[in-house]
Amino acid sequence: MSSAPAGTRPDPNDPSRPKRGLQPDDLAARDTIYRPDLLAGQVLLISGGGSGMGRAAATLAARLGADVAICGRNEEKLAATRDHIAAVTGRDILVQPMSIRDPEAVDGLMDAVWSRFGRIDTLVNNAGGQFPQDAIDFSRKGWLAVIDTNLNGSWWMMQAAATRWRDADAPGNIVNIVANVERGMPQAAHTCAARAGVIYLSKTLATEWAPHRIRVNCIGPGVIETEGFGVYPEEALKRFHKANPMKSRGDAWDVAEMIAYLASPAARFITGDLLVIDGGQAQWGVVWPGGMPDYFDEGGAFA
Ligand SMILES: CCCCCCCCCCC/C=C/C(=O)SCCNC(=O)CCNC(=O)[C@H](O)C(C)(C)COP(=O)(O)OP(=O)(O)OC[C@H]1O[C@@H](n2cnc3c(N)ncnc32)[C@H](O)[C@@H]1OP(=O)(O)O
Ligand SMILES: NC(=O)C1=CN([C@@H]2O[C@H](COP(=O)(O)OP(=O)(O)OC[C@H]3O[C@@H](n4cnc5c(N)ncnc54)[C@H](OP(=O)(O)O)[C@@H]3O)[C@@H](O)[C@H]2O)C=CC1
Repeated sequence: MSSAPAGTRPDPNDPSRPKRGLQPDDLAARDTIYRPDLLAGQVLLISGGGSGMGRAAATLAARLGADVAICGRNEEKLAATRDHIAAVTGRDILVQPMSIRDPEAVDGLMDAVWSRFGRIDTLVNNAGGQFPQDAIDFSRKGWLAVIDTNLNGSWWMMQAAATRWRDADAPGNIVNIVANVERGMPQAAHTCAARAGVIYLSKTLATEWAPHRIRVNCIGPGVIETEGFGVYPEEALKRFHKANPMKSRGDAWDVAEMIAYLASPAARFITGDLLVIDGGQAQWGVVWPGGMPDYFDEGGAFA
């Protein structure tokens, strides 16, 4: 396969493409290893909670007794998640349509959560994304969109949460969802740069903010099947399981349970860390989300 041609954009909403990822009913039915009141009395704010891993984390947190707030740009997706969680758990979660790229909207979100629940225990910076493209073809607007979302957006959220924790003399906990960046990310260099920034920002803040009793950790997911896969070409998706030696894909529940762990008292002594959940991808290697260029795929070994 040749590398992803510039300007080819799969339509994530194309109804002829397969539906991917866990659906709300799956999230209601999945077993969890945790006791039902693990997060009772806690408040979790989860960005990108209207789909994929964010929705799974929000549903699990509500099932474990937490008060939950979610945000995202698409009001419809947020409302559907709110209604489903209410039907499954009886809990009325807060939803706030906004973009994490807008620092004033981030302040508004934080104020809304504090005003409704009186505290935030864990901020989950899950909102984000990118598109597959050879770096040489990135438009300026495309580069800026990915950096602004994943790096700046995550930072606005962290700073806004931390200042409120400091001012209230309250402890805090941040979980940043990043990606597998150790070997670089061909065809996703923009997100690789942004996520690497978030990982090292987090390690730095974990030290700077330890006196404020704020912990900061990252989760690095490998290939986790969600509706977010719609930004990748069908041909490339057929090979995604080959990104790890387990030859499989994780699902949003795998990540949701790791988020619940980091929100729980069991993680009270963990900070500045990157927890990887990737079926061994980080030490395995080959990842070409747009399709491996012929130059590398001699003999079609990866086809
Ligand atoms: C051996 C083989 C192994 C294979 C293994 C593969 C392993 C793969 C690992 C997969 C890891 C998966 C990671 C995931 O994250 S899954 C998905 C998560 N969800 C998403 O990414 C969806 C959310 N994404 C977005 O919303 C956007 O991408 C974005 C972050 C950019 C949002 O910004 P904005 O809303 O501003 O974006 P726009 O749509 O308005 O676009 C802005 C400009 O960006 C450029 N652009 C956007 N899309 C594309 C594209 N598909 N191709 C090229 N350029 C793009 C463009 O300049 C946009 O401006 P214009 O629209 O004016 O042109
Ligand atoms: N699935 C995977 O294999 C991997 C995913 N990741 C990362 O994990 C996170 C979750 O992805 P996943 O669940 O798979 O995919 P989704 O596309 O389902 O989730 C991304 C979420 O981010 C929200 N979002 C995007 N931009 C903004 C913004 N500017 N402001 C607020 N919300 C925003 C979207 O909501 P809305 O559209 O309503 O704005 C959406 O709910 C993302 O950061 C993703 O890049 C990392 C590695 C692997």
